[in-house]
Amino acid sequence: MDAITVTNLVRSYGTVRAVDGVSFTVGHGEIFALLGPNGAGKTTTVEILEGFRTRDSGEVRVLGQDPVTGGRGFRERIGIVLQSAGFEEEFTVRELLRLQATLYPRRHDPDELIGLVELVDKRNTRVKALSGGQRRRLDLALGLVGAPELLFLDEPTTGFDPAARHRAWALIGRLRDLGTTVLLTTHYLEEAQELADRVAVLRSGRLVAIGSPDELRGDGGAPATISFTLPVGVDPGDLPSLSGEIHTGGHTARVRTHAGVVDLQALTSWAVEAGHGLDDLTVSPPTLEEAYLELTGEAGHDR
Ligand SMILES: Nc1ncnc2c1ncn2[C@@H]1O[C@H](COP(=O)(O)OP(=O)(O)OP(=O)(O)O)[C@@H](O)[C@H]1O
Repeated sequence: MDAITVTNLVRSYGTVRAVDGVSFTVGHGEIFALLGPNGAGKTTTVEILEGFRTRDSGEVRVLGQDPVTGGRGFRERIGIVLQSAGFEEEFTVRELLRLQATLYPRRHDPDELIGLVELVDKRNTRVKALSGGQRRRLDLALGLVGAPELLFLDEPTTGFDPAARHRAWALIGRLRDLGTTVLLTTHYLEEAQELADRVAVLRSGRLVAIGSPDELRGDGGAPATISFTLPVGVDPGDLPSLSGEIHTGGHTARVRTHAGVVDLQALTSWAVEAGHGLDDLTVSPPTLEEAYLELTGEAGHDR
């Protein structure tokens, strides 16, 4: 049985259908990312799965239970890492983790967790004296202390510097080895690409795509990019007509195209006939970010 099963989930607030008939499953041990623009319905969906919000209709099973009626037994099996947990500021890192651990029948060793989130140097520091990034790592350790079978991670690296983000990714990746299922929400496409086995994209309460990051890059309908160095003495206006848009910056030309093979052939035929080389020629598939922007209807907004 899957760790999470959602079937035709609906939740409205007044006239707003925040979640509008969403269905998906998450397998045991999978890292699953929920993506979507602000207001797409991610938080509503996740909070229904956590048992914090009710649904209007649809079926939800989390670790085989309905979160609404799961009760304490259910809560002990899930871990939740909030964006800013309101916890006791006067405790030290170690005290707080040890205290939290007593709430769970199953638990990870607090000292091992302190090592896992790289807070060994800060274990005797009071929570109120931690930096934002250190606090987020403590949040993660607190989410893990009950040895959850399923961990909910809400934007786990928001506010991290790039090095801390990469360390956090390595850490979250290691949860896979513990067999923990992870449901992640994030606005960082690179994060989803790096961590997630599968991603689901929500838009206005509906699921518009689901699959592995690579599947979404391929199926999302986003354009590929052909890039090359403009031959010496050639203006952009001299290039053959192509189905994709041509952008030039400095000596580099980029063609964003939905007809990569056709445009590539037109370009190379033109170059051979005119006796030009096409230095640094590359053809790149869309990134997950480009596929995402296409799927959410946001492509081209800021170009
Ligand atoms: N308690 C509430 N009362 C009324 N409307 C709500 C409430 N919570 C969410 N909404 C509305 O439901 C829709 C979905 O919101 P939700 O918070 O689930 O989106 P989200 O994808 O998590 O957004 P974000 O990325 O900004 O966190 C939005 O239109 C939002 O305004």
